Amino acid sequence: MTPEFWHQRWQRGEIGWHSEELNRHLTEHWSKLHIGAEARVLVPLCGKALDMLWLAGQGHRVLGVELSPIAAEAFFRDNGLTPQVTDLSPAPFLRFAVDELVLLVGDFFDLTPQLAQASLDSRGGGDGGAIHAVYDRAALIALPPQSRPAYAAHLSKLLCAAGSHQEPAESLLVSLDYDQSQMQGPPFAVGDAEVRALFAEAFAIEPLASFDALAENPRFRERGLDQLTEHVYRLELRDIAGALADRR
Ligand SMILES: C[S@@+](CC[C@H](N)C(=O)[O-])C[C@H]1O[C@@H](n2cnc3c(N)ncnc32)[C@H](O)[C@@H]1O
Repeated sequence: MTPEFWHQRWQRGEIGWHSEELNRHLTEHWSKLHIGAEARVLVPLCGKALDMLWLAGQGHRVLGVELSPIAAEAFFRDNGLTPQVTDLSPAPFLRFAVDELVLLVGDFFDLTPQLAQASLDSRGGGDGGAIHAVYDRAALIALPPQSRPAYAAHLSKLLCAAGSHQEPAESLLVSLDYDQSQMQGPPFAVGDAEVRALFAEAFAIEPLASFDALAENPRFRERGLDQLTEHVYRLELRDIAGALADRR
């Protein structure tokens, strides 16, 4: 998937993944993460997900990262918010911010731990503190197979920057599994074995739930699927110092 692919999807309004409701797995399972209300939460490949508002409502500082400026503008406009917009150049991001909610428009793979932390600072330039948690719904499964190892490594690197504090660094991951021969992604099927292959080195993996999602997604039945399962995981960074050293 090139950036152009996603830009075109937003330009044409082909955003079938977007929901006008909160994600049921987020509201049901978020409390299972061992993080405080003050935790800073990263939402990679965030689109204009309402889930970010819910996370901010829990007291979190929320950092979404999204390629499309159309998505960022729509997110704030649709929710009656007027963001302050800052060009972070030479960093390749535009920062949209309202109070505790920040969206960076740019490529997730260009995000550094330093930029993530600084972006959450209310002035946009200081030390906003480490990222404690990640919410991934339709991010991992939006990426083609060859990009997923880099995505998993990048997530752990961003969370590892939390190494200076002693709190857990965790992620709520909602993955999707189906017979990949029945439909082309995105969304791609990322089954349990692949989740473990991608994350087990850096994270302890706790499966939280599996959910038959086909009935609620008739568009996928129309595209040929006879089975569609959402898997929900809690990932906890194992050894912050060790993981950091591995990546040096
Ligand atoms: C399937 S959508 C999911 C959006 C959101 N997570 C949700 O639940 O509604 C994937 C989103 O990731 C964005 N995206 C794709 N690749 C990206 C990248 N490398 N960096 C930032 N955003 C990206 C796309 O523009 C798209 O909005």
